[in-house]
Amino acid sequence: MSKAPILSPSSPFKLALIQLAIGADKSKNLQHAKSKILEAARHGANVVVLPECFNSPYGTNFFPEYAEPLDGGDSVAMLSSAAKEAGIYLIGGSIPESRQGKIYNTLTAYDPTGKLIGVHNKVHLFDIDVPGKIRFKAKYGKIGVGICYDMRFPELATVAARKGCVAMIYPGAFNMTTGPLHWELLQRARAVDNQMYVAACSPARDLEASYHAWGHSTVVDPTGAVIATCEESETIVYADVDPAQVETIRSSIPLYTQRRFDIYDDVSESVAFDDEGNGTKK
Ligand SMILES: NC(=O)CC(=O)C(=O)O
Repeated sequence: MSKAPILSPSSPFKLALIQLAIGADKSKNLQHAKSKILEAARHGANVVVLPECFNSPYGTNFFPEYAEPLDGGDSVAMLSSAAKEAGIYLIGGSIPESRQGKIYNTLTAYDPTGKLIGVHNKVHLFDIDVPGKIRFKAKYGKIGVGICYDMRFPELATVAARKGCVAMIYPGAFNMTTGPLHWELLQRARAVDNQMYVAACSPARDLEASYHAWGHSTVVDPTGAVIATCEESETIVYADVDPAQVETIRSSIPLYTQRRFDIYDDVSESVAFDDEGNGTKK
């Protein structure tokens, strides 16, 4: 049987998901994001989240034009100064990052002094596969992050939960097909499986853009209940996050002490299946 993860010292906090309206003008996107971060802080938010690709229209075809390096880039400079000015932890959505001739979909996180404390490259993205760090430690506890499609792969959230994270936060941009089908369901699934808070922050929907984001930025509690959500327009979604709820649900339904790794197959090993469906470990 496995041991329960040791939750790091943590305290309640107010989470704000900024469902940002994003246009084609990068510098306007940066200014607008900063004003919304400051607005969320004025409303008492301690941890603020921006959506995936908050500085550019959504789509890999836009990446070459909007990409910038993390070191010395305008977006990182804005995010760092906004976190400092607002005095909040900031999960800065994601930006197209240029690095050594390649482009990554990259999330950066900052502490209230503006220091960069976490970087995550979207893991599950067609031809890009760069495992990044998926956790950072805030004074409110450990928080795990992923980007959009990463939400569909339960292992990231499970590993984060097992390492003591109280929340998993995903900047993301589902669309009008997959949004109604899976956006909320996946968040509730990750929350109930891992007994942790899960939040996903989308861009606002822009029907003039080539990609129509689903919106519906949402926060789910460790029981799997939706505690804050919205429709598709620009807005800020606020939720009170209490890490004690994570401990309460994990003590009431003690999945963490009842796991039977001694009888499960090792899921980290890959298995090849033949035509009859018989699996062989590789
Ligand atoms: N946009 C994504 O990365 C993923 C998505 O829309 C989905 O999984 O659905």
